[in-house]
Amino acid sequence: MSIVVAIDGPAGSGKSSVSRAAARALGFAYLDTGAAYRALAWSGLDRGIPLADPAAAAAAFEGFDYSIGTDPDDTTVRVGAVDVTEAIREPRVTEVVSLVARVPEVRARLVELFRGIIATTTRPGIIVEGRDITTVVAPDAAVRILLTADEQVRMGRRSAELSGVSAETTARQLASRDAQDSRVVDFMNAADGVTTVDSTDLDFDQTVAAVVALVRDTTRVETPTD
Ligand SMILES: Nc1ncnc2c1ncn2[C@@H]1O[C@H](COP(=O)(O)OP(=O)(O)O)[C@@H](O)[C@H]1O
Ligand SMILES: Nc1ccn([C@@H]2O[C@H](COP(=O)(O)OP(=O)(O)O)[C@@H](O)[C@H]2O)c(=O)n1
Repeated sequence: MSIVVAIDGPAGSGKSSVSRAAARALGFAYLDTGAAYRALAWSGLDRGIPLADPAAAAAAFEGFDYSIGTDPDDTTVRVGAVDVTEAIREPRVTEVVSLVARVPEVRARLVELFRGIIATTTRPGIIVEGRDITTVVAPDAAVRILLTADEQVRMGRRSAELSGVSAETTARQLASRDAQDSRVVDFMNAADGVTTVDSTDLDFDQTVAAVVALVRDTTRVETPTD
């Protein structure tokens, strides 16, 4: 059985980048669960499915042939044969992804898919990040972390990544997406047994080091750099 590290948090808290770097340092696999919600939204847009209709969004799962790499150095996302790794980050997808994520049937199917990926990991551990990993997908994970940062800081980091979009627009969209997502699952408060890592005053390397230290201290795992 591989060690499971579950990380949740709001948009722009550093889940993807920190989890990927921590997985590299530990020799673990890495699973970005948000990519699946994004890919389903992308696929719905591609097929002209009206995603605002929950029944239509649930039906979008039919014919959704999804795959993602769990090597932290190759997280290629595919729908069928199409590489959508870049396309799922486009603002048009970000705008509608919460419509897909709010549908219970969609969440149930994706939770099963994530559990299947976790169960077949061949590395000593896997870091899984998203919104409901510590609470729903892997509540029994050996290490459970809520990664947070003040909203202003998160907005600033996300806006630095996106060229061609104003800081105000990025901030508004991020706040609105967190508000919509919060109605479905609570990722702003740590559940019982979940350790909060607040990166507001930490730089990127310090945040990665804090996560790696938590994994090492909790699991006593021997890692490549030991
Ligand atoms: N502690 C940190 N200090 C500075 N920048 C950070 C820190 N953590 C993450 N970042 C940067 O913030 C941006 C958003 O991080 P990302 O991993 O995409 O967040 P999330 O997956 O939670 O939305 C990225 O550009 C990332 O490099
Ligand atoms: N475990 C998860 C992961 C993502 N999501 C949904 O997927 C969307 C995209 O997730 P993401 O992790 O790529 O978003 P960012 O925080 O990286 O922008 C979120 O806005 C949620 O609607 C979810 O509902 N549950």
